[in-house]
Amino acid sequence: MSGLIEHTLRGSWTPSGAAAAPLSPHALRWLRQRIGLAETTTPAVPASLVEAPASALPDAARAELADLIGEQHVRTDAAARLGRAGGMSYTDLVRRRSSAEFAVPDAVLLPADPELVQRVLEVCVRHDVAVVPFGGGTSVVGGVDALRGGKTAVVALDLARLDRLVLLDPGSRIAVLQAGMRAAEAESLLAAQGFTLGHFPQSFERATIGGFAATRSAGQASAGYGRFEDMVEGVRLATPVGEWRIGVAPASAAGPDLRQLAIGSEGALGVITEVALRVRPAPAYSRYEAVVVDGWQAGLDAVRALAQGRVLADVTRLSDVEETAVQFELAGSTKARALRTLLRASGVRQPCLLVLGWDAASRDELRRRRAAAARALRGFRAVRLGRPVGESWRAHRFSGPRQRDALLDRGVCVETLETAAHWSGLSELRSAVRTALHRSLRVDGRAPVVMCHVSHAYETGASLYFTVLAARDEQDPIGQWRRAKHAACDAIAGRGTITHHHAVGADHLPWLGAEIGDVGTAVLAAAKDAVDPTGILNPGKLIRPAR
Ligand SMILES: Cc1cc2nc3c(=O)[nH]c(=O)nc-3n(C[C@H](O)[C@H](O)[C@H](O)COP(=O)(O)OP(=O)(O)OC[C@H]3O[C@@H](n4cnc5c(N)ncnc54)[C@H](O)[C@@H]3O)c2cc1C
Repeated sequence: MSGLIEHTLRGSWTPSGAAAAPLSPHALRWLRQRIGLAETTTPAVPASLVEAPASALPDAARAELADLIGEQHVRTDAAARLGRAGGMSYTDLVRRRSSAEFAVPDAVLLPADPELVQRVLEVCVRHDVAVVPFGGGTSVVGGVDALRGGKTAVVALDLARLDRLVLLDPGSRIAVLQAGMRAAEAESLLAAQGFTLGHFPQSFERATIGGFAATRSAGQASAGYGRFEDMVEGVRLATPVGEWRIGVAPASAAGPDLRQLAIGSEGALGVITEVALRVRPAPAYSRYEAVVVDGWQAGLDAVRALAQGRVLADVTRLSDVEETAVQFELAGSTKARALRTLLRASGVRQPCLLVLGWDAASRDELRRRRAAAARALRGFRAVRLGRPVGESWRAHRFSGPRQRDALLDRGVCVETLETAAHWSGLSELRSAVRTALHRSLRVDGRAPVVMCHVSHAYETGASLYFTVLAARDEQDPIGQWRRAKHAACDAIAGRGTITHHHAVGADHLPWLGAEIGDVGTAVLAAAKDAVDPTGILNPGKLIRPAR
């Protein structure tokens, strides 16, 4: 067992081996200049000072659950419950730093295998207890909020003890992993056998296999390895009406692909206990490099050329002018000066950074793929920055989240949101979201920093990922972000998808209906009714109860 994930209440990103990181003096200076910084720090309140409400789990339910999974795995202590009260969105982090009310589960359940998960659900149905499946707790859309949905009590069903590699079939290149295994651990177990999953979201150090499947996650190397759903061969779920196993062959014409109903079901249609995943041989060679393209539209055209020419690098990531400028600034003043001089000399006025990363089995494959990408980029006058910038991006690819606490300490509103659209609508979508965020996040005349990048590209379109840094409205920090998020979602609706990889959760639910229509909404509600007739599974997320 990997050890229970300690969801420290006050630290936002401190799993073992990945400590919270401070801001450099250079970054602090830059932030002060751009958005203004609180002069004094507002450190997090110690967990010991936060009170959890009394547990409402009925005694009879608690006793049955304790019989089933062991007394020590039915946790009703404040630390365990507060630690699973919400995910890792900005509002989650702010709520935990203030006296604002937030929903706390009545208990945390830690069953050790799929059969026990199934039996736990049966007990919860009998006692009318809502169940929130809990993986790494990295949801940024309210996916693990302990919403009760009118039930007697609500429990967080933490999958942390389901952390085994069940089976590796090297011939078929399939690994069966239990749902609570964290991505970093899965990668190291697979690496020991010469394989990789190739799924590297920024939440890699903390998120779990079950969480990825439940949210249709997309990793940074999605252009090469696919999104998480592209890797799923089969799924095993516990549901209130019985166990559900899906997927017996790589492809099938036996009706609609029900795997796709389980993937992205966000804990509302069942608890994923095992996932069979396609794995790939671990790469023998990999190389990351960067180029700069002049202007956002030229950058988009370049990525489209790579995608439609089917020569995308495994990691293909295009930053807009604002994000590029910030990345250069934060690299340090000497490097920033050198880069600016190089780009001016090359005639680039609106630098947009394009990071390209390849994994390959041989030097020859690496050479061929790089050459094919270079051919597709001909005509875009891309200025090569070479390996140091690409490798530096790779070295820091998971480190951003560790700085969120330091930013919050200094009064910064820091959050991300994402969407996707077809190529023809991408620029309009970006402008609409930027305008919405700029208007809603201006504080005392201070403009926010709104950055955007493309990190997942397809032949027909791409994702857009926005990062904002703004001065925090100290009177109403949660309301400030809610209004901005609302404005951004309104701008997205009708132009793109409400979420490309963060999932729906509670936060995107108001916009889902417009995207999937009344019929789509009814199909989801009917599926829920079939597997969860009393509605105990993750109420308030993804699916509205049927009327
Ligand atoms: C800093 C940061 C960076 C991120 N970067 C990325 C990124 O690059 N790409 C990306 O795709 N996402 C990203 N995310 C979002 C998040 O990490 C993903 O949604 C991830 O898939 C969630 O995994 P988890 O194990 O933490 O799930 P949780 O947060 O625990 O749960 C997410 C949802 O899935 C449900 N769930 C969890 N486990 C199960 C299960 N076994 N069975 C049924 N339902 C379950 C939960 O109830 C909840 O609704 C990021 C989040 C953060 C905080």
